[in-house]
Amino acid sequence: MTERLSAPDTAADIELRGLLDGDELGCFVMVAGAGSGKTTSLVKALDHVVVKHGARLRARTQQVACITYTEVAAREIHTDVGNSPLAAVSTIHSFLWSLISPFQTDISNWVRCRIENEMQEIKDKQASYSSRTRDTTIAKDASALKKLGTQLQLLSEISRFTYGTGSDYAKGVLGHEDIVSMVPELILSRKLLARIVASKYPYIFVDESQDTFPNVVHALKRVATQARGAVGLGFFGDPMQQIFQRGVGAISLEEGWRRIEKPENFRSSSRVLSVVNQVRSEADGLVQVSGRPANEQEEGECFFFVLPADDRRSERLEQVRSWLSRHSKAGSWSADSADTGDGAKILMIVHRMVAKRMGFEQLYVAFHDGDSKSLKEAFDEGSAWPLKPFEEVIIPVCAADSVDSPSVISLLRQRGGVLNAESSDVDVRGSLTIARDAVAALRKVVAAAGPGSVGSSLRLAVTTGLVVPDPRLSVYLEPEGMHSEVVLSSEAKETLDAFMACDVAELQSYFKYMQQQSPYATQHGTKGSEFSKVVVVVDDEEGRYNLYSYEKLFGIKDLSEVDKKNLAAGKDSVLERTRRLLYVCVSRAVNSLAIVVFAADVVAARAAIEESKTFPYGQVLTVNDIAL
Ligand SMILES: Nc1ncnc2c1ncn2[C@@H]1O[C@H](COP(=O)(O)OP(=O)(O)OP(=O)(O)O)[C@@H](O)[C@H]1O
Repeated sequence: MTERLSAPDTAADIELRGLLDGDELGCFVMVAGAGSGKTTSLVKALDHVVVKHGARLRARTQQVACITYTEVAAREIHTDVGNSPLAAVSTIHSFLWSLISPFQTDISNWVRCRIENEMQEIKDKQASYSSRTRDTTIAKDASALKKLGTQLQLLSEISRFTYGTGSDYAKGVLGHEDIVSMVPELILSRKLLARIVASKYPYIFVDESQDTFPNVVHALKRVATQARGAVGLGFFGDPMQQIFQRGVGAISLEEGWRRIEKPENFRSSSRVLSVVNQVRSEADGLVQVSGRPANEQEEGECFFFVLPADDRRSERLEQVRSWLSRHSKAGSWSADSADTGDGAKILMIVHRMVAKRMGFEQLYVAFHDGDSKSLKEAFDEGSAWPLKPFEEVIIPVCAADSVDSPSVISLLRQRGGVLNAESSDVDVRGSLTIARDAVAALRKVVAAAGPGSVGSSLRLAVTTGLVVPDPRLSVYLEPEGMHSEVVLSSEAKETLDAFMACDVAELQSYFKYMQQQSPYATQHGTKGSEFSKVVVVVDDEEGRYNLYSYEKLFGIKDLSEVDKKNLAAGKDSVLERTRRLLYVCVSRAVNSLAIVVFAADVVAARAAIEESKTFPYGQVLTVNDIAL
């Protein structure tokens, strides 16, 4: 039995089982703070349904659907329930695709509509051209319109749509973004589809529901309300931990739905918990109590530093870690691996400082200096599509012990390139030789590294068939090639130009960082995790756009007119966004927490922070203190 399954039942777990066992299934929203065991409750509920109602589900060829945020989380949860085939645990995209893929005609109609809408938008834009419209814009629009027209013509020849990361409608490929728009839209407009979903999945659980797309929540609610008691739909989440702009946040209760609360925090020491509660106090005011028995609850430690935001930040951060190693009761904060429990995990808002330290600055600049906002954000979250071939094939293949390592062969078979596992009519021996030579050549290019080696290694991997590129990458590399009808935005093209000029060696450091194999992690990337010692680095100059401002949150800097307007209108504001991010960060700490603020005016910042009472313990330390 895994740790989650063997955790003692809470009142919420018992209440939830009552809902799942009733003759009429109840829908619910489990709302609880950080470390309250929401994922633990979800796993327990999933296991309960599989064990208690498994025979019935099997007889009716039904499953419990469990939607999680990442593939890693999905695998963990599935392992928790013994990989039961009755539990369909997947990310939102895979789940939605599994629902819609049998309905090919609906997909085709939706795509047709989509292309027609895009064409209309361009035609409207063309109609409003003025004498100042640039020739390049006119040419770009004309080319996009022509490509869309060809896509429309080719659509009727598509016999089956498939699903990848990026789309190429002319080849019948849909992308991530299509799936999350299309499936909810079709569920909401087609009663039959909603009924089919309900009959296949009488139980649907959604983890991290605060960051789920609003239209997906809406569609799932429709499935449940239409099924009237035949579907138990449950959301597990915490609106205070909504850290992605696209997330729904709080989920409203429909008539007859139950709100299940979990007042405990099982994760954090007493001191950390009081900071967690304090950060939340000016939001919804939810106060957690420790869920650990009194004799097992530790007091823990919290530290707060305010340091100058100058060009010695990295050095000062090192000083803080070494000061903490000497003064905290928790041992070393400097060891290189936080995951083994010796060192501290350092949470940075974004990566400029880490990029420099860890050696991927050029890559950072390539994604951050361009105008593609979506690629910039995806880079920060570790999900940018141009990086996928490197993450999935090029880096692992080059990191393997040798060209002939079994891991190389199995990876290439999975990824569908020259060793495509699904293709039966290939000359296996011949392809193995080709793949072996290609891998050897690729390893040489990657080992030589240097400026432009991102572009050269990617081109080599694509031309030798080791990598099957996303349609967007394909049209970039080969405009007249296989995916010539795909329209690539000029912003994406500009970012790709800069990316191709980078050194492939930088990618290895970037992935190490993103996969949390370094002591650093991004503040966004740590949700769901916990670490014994956490350092939260607060630095507005490192921030992106105007989305977050710790200085405004702590009252160091005044709110802008726009901020005030947003607050007055009850809209999501910089204060609430920053508070939520800080909440996620401080609540990752199990025993010890340090918050390090880099501020332009240290004296004013220190006074404002002491005033703000975010930090209830002792004095705020500054540069003179850490020298000791
Ligand atoms: N019922 C329980 N009894 C004891 N410990 C528990 C219980 N439920 C959860 N825990 C422990 O509390 C910690 C947090 O659990 P979990 O990750 O499930 O919480 P969460 O609410 O999903 O967290 P977050 O929202 O902060 O990511 C884990 O270390 C887990 O083992």
